[in-house]
Amino acid sequence: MPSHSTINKVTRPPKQTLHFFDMANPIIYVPLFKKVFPKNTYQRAVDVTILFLLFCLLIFRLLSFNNHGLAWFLAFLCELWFTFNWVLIVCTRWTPMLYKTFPERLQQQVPELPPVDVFVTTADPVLEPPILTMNTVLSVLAVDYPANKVACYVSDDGCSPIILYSLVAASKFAKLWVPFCKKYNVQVRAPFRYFLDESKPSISNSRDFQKEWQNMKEEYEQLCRSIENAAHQPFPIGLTGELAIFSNTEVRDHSAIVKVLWENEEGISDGVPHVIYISREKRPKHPHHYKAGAMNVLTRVSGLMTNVPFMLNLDCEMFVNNTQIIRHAMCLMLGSKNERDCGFVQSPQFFYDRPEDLLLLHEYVGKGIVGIQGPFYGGTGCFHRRKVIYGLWPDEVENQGKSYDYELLKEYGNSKEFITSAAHALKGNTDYSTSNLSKSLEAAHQVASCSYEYGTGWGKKGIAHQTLQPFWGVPAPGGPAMMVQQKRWATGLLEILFQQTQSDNCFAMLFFQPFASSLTPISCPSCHIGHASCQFAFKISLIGVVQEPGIYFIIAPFVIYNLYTLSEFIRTGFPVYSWWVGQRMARVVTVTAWLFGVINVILKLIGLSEMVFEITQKGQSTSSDGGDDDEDKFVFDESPVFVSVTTVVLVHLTALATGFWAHDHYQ
Ligand SMILES: O=c1ccn([C@@H]2O[C@H](COP(=O)(O)OP(=O)(O)O[C@H]3O[C@H](CO)[C@@H](O)[C@H](O)[C@H]3O)[C@@H](O)[C@H]2O)c(=O)[nH]1
Ligand SMILES: [Mn+2]
Repeated sequence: MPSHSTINKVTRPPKQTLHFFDMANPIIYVPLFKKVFPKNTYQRAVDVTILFLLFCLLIFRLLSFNNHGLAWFLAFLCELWFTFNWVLIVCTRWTPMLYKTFPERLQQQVPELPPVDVFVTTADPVLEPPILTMNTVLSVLAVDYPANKVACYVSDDGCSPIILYSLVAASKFAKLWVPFCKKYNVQVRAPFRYFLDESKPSISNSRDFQKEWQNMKEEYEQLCRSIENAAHQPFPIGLTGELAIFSNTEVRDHSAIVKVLWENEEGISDGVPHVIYISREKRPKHPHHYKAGAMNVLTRVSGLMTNVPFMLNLDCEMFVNNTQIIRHAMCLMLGSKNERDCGFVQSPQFFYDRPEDLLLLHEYVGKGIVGIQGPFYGGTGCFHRRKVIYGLWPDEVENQGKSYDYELLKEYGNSKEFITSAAHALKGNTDYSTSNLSKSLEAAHQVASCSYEYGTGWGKKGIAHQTLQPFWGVPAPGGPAMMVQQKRWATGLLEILFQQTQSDNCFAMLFFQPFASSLTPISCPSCHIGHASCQFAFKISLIGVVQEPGIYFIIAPFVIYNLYTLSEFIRTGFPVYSWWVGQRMARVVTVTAWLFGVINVILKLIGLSEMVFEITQKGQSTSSDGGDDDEDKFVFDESPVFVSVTTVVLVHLTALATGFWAHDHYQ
């Protein structure tokens, strides 16, 4: 197999021109991707108009200070902050960009596709139903890429026998599922999704297909049942055979478990990729760093076993929705002029039952951010270069073949095997074709131990991982669960903002999350709350100011903004109702979850609290009958997260009421 560096030499087009004809090797080189800049004149005009009106409002406030005093001044401060936020948004949205990839050209230009290690993380078999994780795993195993170029590593932070049991069963099912998907070119390769859809064969389908489809459906239902039954088994009584290893484990107190569940030993390209189960060591006194800790262990274990140049990380509920995804990512990774131009490839994250949630975010600021500095790092659905994760600086990335000082490599920890593998990866060596997974099991246990990172560079000197945290995810099922998720996102963004100064501190600085998005969690709640309390404390309600001409500077941006977002929703094909829901959710989320996120970060900064990763509960959506309708409803309950939003609503109502009252009195 040619080494990765050779692939690059052969296939990389010369720097000046992208089209040329090599006489010795007559392949026509065409770019593997192109940048597309969607036109946004209309959007720019609207954005600038709103900005202009906001400035007018500020000037109006300034000019009429004398008549109104302190209340006016506070309102002015809130609006100033709001305008600042809007300036950031306008800048972010100014030049949107998209990458268009050409996977069909890949085969021709890169005859030997590079291998990819895929990581799936799960942490709690109750909040994250095992069948959901298995669907993600199956969608990875069946991905449209040579099976000998893919390995699937599942990290189980819940140390749960049911996950291992399910994984064994799913690997068996994969031997039927993968060939079926490839034979009939199935589009959605997560079986629960496939069997939900209109995949039901019709008369026009071949007899063979009809039979195999029925058979496959039964096999899948059998898999679901066996996982379901296993979940109801009274562990640890049922801990026999493979599962005996769990008889002495507790979720937060156990030694490392690494098991190769399936090895594609002969390297068959249309077989089933490797499946490896990992549950890293945990001890009550050792901090485990949540998902980031799991990702570090995955990185090291895969470094020992397969050590391939690219890695893809997925949350347990992020199944592969586009079977060509690895090819798309490789177009960007291999098609860039320099390796340093592309350290990671992030696919946008959508939820299948509520696509509008994130699709809009993607439409709204996502593309703009791509245009400024490359995409957001989303924490899932992201392809990485292994050597970048190992802390290689952009300037060093091109240093193929450089040898590394053994002493320097000590910051990778004290596993000799791992240091050797890291040196290989950093050099761009690619002898991964002859992998024998089981032979590295002992070393794998060592690097999965909880004390391995002590005194090393892991998590510090640019060696992996971040604390923050198209694939389709299972959305959090509304209500409080979604608030937990939103709070964590807000916290994560803010943490990055505060980390950016510590330049050699991990990921954030490599992928420079934009300032604008980091600030949103602060600015939105403060604006809403600030305005509401001004209205209340000083009884300036809308009614009170109606006589003033300045009121138009408040009403106009509000109306324009809402009409514009509404038209965007309609243009993108969403119903008007979803716009209404979206607008309401935006208010609720900003004054609840984001506010709590901000408080969280402040408490952490002043050292009063530790950051905890609260896992989002995943919707079940596994039955073909569509599930419970109530699951879609957003539930307000007694949880403290809703106190702030309720307060703001009451303050607003009171302000309005007193406003009316005062108005009546002046008549
Ligand atoms: O101790 C832990 C905690 C979590 N996880 C895994 O981390 C992933 C993300 O957690 P989840 O609760 O699903 O968070 P989401 O809100 O869905 O995640 C979004 O936000 C996170 C950051 O807040 C990112 O890491 C995720 O990739 C992104 O999808 C899941 O696979 C978990 O199993 C672990 O492996 N170990
Ligand atoms: Mn998730």
